[in-house]
Amino acid sequence: MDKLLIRGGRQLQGEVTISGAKNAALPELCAALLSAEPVTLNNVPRLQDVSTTLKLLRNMGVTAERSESQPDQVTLDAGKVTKPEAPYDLVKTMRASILVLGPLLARFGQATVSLPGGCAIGSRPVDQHIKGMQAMGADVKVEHGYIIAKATRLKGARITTDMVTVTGTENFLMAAALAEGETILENAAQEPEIPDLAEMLIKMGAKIEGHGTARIRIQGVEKLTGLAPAAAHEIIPDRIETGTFLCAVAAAGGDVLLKRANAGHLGAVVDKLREAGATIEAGDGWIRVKASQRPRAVGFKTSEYPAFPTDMQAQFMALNCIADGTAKVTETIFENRFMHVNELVRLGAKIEVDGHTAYVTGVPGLSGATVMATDLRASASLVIAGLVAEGETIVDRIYHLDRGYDQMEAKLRGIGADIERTK
Ligand SMILES: CC(=O)N[C@H]1[C@@H](OP(=O)(O)OP(=O)(O)OC[C@H]2O[C@@H](n3ccc(=O)[nH]c3=O)[C@H](O)[C@@H]2O)O[C@H](CO)[C@@H](O)[C@@H]1O
Ligand SMILES: C=C(OP(=O)(O)O)C(=O)O
Repeated sequence: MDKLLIRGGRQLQGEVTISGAKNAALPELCAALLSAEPVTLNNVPRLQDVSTTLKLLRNMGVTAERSESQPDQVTLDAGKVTKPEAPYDLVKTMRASILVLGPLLARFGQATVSLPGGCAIGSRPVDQHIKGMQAMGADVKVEHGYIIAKATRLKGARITTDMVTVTGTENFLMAAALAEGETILENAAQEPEIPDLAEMLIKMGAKIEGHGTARIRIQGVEKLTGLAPAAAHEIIPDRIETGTFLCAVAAAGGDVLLKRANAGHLGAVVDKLREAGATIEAGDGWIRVKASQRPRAVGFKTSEYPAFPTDMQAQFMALNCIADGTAKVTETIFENRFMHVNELVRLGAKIEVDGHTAYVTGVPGLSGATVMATDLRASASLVIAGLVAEGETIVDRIYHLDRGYDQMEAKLRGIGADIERTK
């Protein structure tokens, strides 16, 4: 099993190019199922969840190829889907596989999708996805671990979810694009990945208004067209990868330019990093971060966009571990997203957890040790802690990290980190 070996204590200097957003790429790859014509996406990140999604789509009969001359370009052709199914073996490692439900049901009138497997950060039910499809007229039952859904043609509906759900909103958007009549999504998620998906669907002929707000209106159309390479949809930069590098520099010190990054999607994180003492400048497509002194501890509470993202909680906590002062960190989205705490403590951090709140008292330095990654962003927080810890840190089980980061260790090496992959 791959591990990362990090020798901490080096400042980070230079330039990093941010990849396309995992959480935009996954629904957008699934959106190719909505058209019988080829769909091309640009800025597709090279990470495990994308490979798993391509495998899942190919298993249904979709052809999916990365361009040889432009490796961040993927063209998918869902003209001959033979099996509108997502089997357990292919979905167990990736919860986002639920994103095939809406498109399959909308275009083929049937979908058999394994319930996603359990997840370290919380139970993550998909009841809202199912209720939404039922509201659109689908007959849905859950049997033997599978969601089995059928509909002659989905019908537009008003869907108000019990909570804000990102992939739920994406599934409804894709389903409603081909439904008969109008769908109104109330309490819709506003994360930047939602308007990005909506823009892609609009380029394919969908009629959508209000994306990026809590109320989205979709007028269903008979069919969607493809996207030729010349009209390819460009996936937005990964705001969580961006935030992870910003935290790494704020913790380790240094001066790094992030290229192909969008500071506009990271307002809450940038504000907190400035409070912590980092200098951050940003322009069109770039962010520069400088840090030269011990950070100040900064508290925060995760919440839906545009508030502080849960997917940045662990990485910012790693920064607080070496900061001056005590920070109160509250997680409101997932019930079990403090799995990194015990591992950070193994590196010398002082953290006390009380329910959904962690109190992090900064220490002047961490000391390297072997630690285990428990989920994707927990892994990233351990890497950040390893970059500042004295001596060697080994991060085990980095398959979690590979699920959602595009060549993280190579990018960190490129800005001066002493980090390597070992067996
Ligand atoms: C692929 C992708 O985009 N993943 C992101 C997406 O996950 P995901 O879309 O799975 O997260 P949701 O926004 O749906 O979850 C928010 C909360 O609602 C609950 N819930 C959700 C749906 C449902 O049917 N029933 C239910 O109870 C969840 O358990 C959670 O407590 O948004 C999360 C919250 O920003 C991010 O951490 C993930 O990185
Ligand atoms: C939790 C995450 O992803 P997923 O929803 O795919 O598990 C994440 O990206 O941090």
